[in-house]
Amino acid sequence: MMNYSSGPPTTPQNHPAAPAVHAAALTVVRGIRQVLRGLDFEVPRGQITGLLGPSGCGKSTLMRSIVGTQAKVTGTLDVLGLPAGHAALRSRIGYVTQAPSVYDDLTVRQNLDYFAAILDSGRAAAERRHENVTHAIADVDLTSHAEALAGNLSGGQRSRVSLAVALLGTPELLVLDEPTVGLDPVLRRDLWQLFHTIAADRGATLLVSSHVMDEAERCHRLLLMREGEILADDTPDALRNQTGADTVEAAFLHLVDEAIAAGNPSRKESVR
Ligand SMILES: Nc1ncnc2c1ncn2[C@@H]1O[C@H](COP(=O)(O)OP(=O)(O)OP(=O)(O)O)[C@@H](O)[C@H]1O
Repeated sequence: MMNYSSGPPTTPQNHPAAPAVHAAALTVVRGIRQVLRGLDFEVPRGQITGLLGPSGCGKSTLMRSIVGTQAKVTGTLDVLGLPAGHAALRSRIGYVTQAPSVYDDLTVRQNLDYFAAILDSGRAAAERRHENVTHAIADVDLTSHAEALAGNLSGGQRSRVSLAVALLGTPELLVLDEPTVGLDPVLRRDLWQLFHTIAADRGATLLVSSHVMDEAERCHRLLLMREGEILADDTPDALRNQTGADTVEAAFLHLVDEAIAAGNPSRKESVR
């Protein structure tokens, strides 16, 4: 069939409507172990996708692959239309690791000023940096603590400083590795509300990992992982309907049992 459209050819990857993440036959080896085993999935733009599964199933490894910090990645992994790890992606992705990466001897504002200066350097950008920092601090609801030393903050507040750093530069894709771990239920709820605001107001894509299954209910879509494989890739509603379960946790356990019956693996993980 002839194609009469003008302009440069668009591939599925560089088209603006391309998914935020596209993986095909994605495999990662760590040490002597194959930690990710031929994953095929897509993460749609503008939504919150939860990456859920038991401890050690490969969530952090997948996130590191997406942000381009993981070695020994093979297969296809495109992020925002470019190969994962491409230099042009650095300013387009915000990444928060499991351990909050903040300097205890700096205030909240000084922490953000430091990272803002790395992202957007030079005197000419000083005013823009100041605005971006003030905005990011407000986004995570820490304005009243802006001049407090990070070392004097609670665990939840420190997590929010890390998130504020990731929000600098208004990234299109936010990759958050277990951002609610160790937080009390109120802070967890507030943080999830913030994730939804970020997705709705900015059109940002969020990929959020957790091993707490009740957080799955708060996501638009879910990637359920187990032993380096994707067990399910769907909406929470679809997963519940498909398995006849009341909760995503029950749906996940149902799918694990099905996988065990089909493949008879040697052990069965617990889902916390
Ligand atoms: N440096 C390493 N060398 C070899 N294996 C590793 C290394 N780092 C991690 N692994 C293994 O890779 C697997 C996946 O680890 P990963 O940290 O991605 O899991 P996770 O799902 O994020 O776990 P958690 O929820 O506990 O953070 C684990 O079985 C782990 O033991």
